[in-house]
Amino acid sequence: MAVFTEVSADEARALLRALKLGELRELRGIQSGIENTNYFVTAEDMFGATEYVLTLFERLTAEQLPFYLHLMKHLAQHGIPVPDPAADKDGDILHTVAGKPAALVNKLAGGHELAPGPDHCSQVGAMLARMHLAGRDYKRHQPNLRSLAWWNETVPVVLPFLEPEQAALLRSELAFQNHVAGSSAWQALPRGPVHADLFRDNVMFDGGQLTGFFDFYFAGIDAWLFDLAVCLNDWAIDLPTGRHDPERARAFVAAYASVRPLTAAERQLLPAMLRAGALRFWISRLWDFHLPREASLLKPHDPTHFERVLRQRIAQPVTAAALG
Ligand SMILES: Nc1ncnc2c1ncn2[C@@H]1O[C@H](COP(=O)(O)OP(=O)(O)O)[C@@H](O)[C@H]1O
Ligand SMILES: N[C@@H](CCOP(=O)(O)O)C(=O)O
Repeated sequence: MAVFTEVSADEARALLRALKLGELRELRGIQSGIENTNYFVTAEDMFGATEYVLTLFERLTAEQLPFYLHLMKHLAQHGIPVPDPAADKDGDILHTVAGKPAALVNKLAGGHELAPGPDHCSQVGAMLARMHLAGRDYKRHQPNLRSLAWWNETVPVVLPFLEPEQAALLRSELAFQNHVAGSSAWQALPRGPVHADLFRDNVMFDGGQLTGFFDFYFAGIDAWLFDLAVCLNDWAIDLPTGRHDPERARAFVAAYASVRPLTAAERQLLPAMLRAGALRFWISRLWDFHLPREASLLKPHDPTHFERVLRQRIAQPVTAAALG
């Protein structure tokens, strides 16, 4: 379930009124999702009915949220299909509903494509590159909070829960990534706002056409290549085995590069960044699994999946040349 905080019809009506979005027609809790309270809201004004998503943030604070919400607004204003937070008369997009920080955004059409083919990958790849370019003049700054510094902090905390061989792999991969981060190629990587969690379940398709990216709550400033690597590790692998799927990966990268060609540093560091993307989610899944936060709403994902992906990335590096 994903209604952790009940919202009454009166509270929804008051929000719609403050945002001048018309009268409440329907308020329906969204059962999927593991982190926030989400409702579908239907409002009606003189132009007809419109569907929105109301999110009450259960974990992120009112201090952390402006970076994500304003990034979504910035991208929407630059023509990227992402949920656009509705503003009140003062221009505020972060509201309070039932005592929680909240946002109301447009509902993206369609559903997830959980078994993507090359065409889906190519649509996501091209839009990812457009999103990176559109984010170049975004003024707010918040680092990717699940990046190298967090890995260095968190690895010692999860190590005691691992078998010796897993611990050795985690230690050596972390050392490798610290080494990579000191290289001139890494310093030269182009950076900007990245989604950082653009898995299959954070993208919508309708009738085979991409309708949008959502769930920007792990976004931050980081290397664009990191975002690409996180995507390839989900969109272009065989989920049961973690094995690389060359056809989907080529479609993804070719479409990305048709909008924004990769630099020499990015081509050089693609294999290392694919390892970084796998490491990042191995660590976060280990952390959620072994150290569930008190009263946490998170349902832990299987950490061994990303251990498998990491082992594959090390044993069979995927180079930019192999992807065309
Ligand atoms: N803007 C949106 N448009 C359409 N559906 C959405 C939108 N935002 C969320 N959803 C739906 O709500 C579900 C839960 O949202 P999600 O962001 O994954 O929640 P959580 O942060 O709790 O994991 C998604 O799987 C999707 O079906
Ligand atoms: N994509 C991450 C988990 C993040 O959860 P989300 O539901 O907020 O996207 C993973 O698979 O570990």
